[in-house]
Amino acid sequence: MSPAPRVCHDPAEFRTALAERLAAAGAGPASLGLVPTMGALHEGHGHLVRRARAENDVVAVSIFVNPLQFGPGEDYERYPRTLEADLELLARHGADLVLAPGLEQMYPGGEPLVRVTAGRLGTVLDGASRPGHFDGALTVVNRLLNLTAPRGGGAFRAYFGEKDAQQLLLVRRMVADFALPVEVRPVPIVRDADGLALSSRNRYLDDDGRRAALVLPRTLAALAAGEVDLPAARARIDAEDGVRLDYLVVVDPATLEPAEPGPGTLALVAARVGTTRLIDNRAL
Ligand SMILES: Nc1ncnc2c1ncn2[C@@H]1O[C@H](COP(=O)(O)OP(=O)(O)OP(=O)(O)O)[C@@H](O)[C@H]1O
Ligand SMILES: CC(C)(CO)[C@@H](O)C(=O)[O-]
Ligand code: BAL
Repeated sequence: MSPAPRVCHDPAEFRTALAERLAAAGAGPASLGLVPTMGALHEGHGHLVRRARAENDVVAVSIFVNPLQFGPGEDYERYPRTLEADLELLARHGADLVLAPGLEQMYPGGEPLVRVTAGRLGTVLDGASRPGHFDGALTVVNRLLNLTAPRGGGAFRAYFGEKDAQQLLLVRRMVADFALPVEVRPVPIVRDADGLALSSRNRYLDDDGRRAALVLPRTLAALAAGEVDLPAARARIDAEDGVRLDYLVVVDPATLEPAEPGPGTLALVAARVGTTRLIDNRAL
């Protein structure tokens, strides 16, 4: 196990610690890999950290439950906050630094007045079900990238999971549209042995919910194998006890426009299992 990562709650303290680590990393400008998270970490996050570890001199992880991306009635208050266990996982996967700001440390002037607008891609699919979600997520990602960017000229890479495919697409667009000096690196979905995509919100599920949720990866697999068409796939999810389908679509991954299922397309699903909203996706 690597040593425990250094934890900073204050972004200014984090920047000082980061500059020291980068300077100590060796000759020439050192590279930084950043993994933004909301905590309640699992092995999916672990994979992002390992990728960052393999590709960079210094690895930083941010842990912040961002109120801007939660809608009224969503789970902001009850979102799991498990810093101690998170730090153990991060030590196992070799993170160097953790930025874990409180609300005031992240937004010292109160909630930001000027925000990122995700545009058309932010109003479909998850954006339609969670209005304002992607504006809030991009606003905090933009802020995190600016707070953590290495100043010494070394490479800066940020790691995002393909589980949140729409978020990944939008982060890529923001980085391109704002010419942000960071390279976005996608990481494939990590699944449990039974196929369920790892997610912090899986811990809300009871045993029945956990079993019912398997209809999502299984239906995506059946769709990818051509065993069912889209209407039959939707019906299969709808028929599962305790599961309420939000959407199941096949899209062009670059535009999120509906597409005929086939090579190069992506199937995206969102559903409520009891009160827990889960998402998943699979390339066809
Ligand atoms: N199973 C997974 N495989 C790959 N990446 C993942 C997985 N789960 C989360 N990530 C990625 O980790 C990063 C942080 O995500 P987050 O902290 O929201 O975790 P989460 O498990 O997706 O939580 P939630 O249940 O709230 O959606 C995101 O880039 C997300 O895509
Ligand atoms: C990217 C992110 C950390 C921004 O709050 C969050 O949306 C997440 O965990 O995917
Ligand atoms: N994993 C994306 C963050 C969210 O659901 O708010």
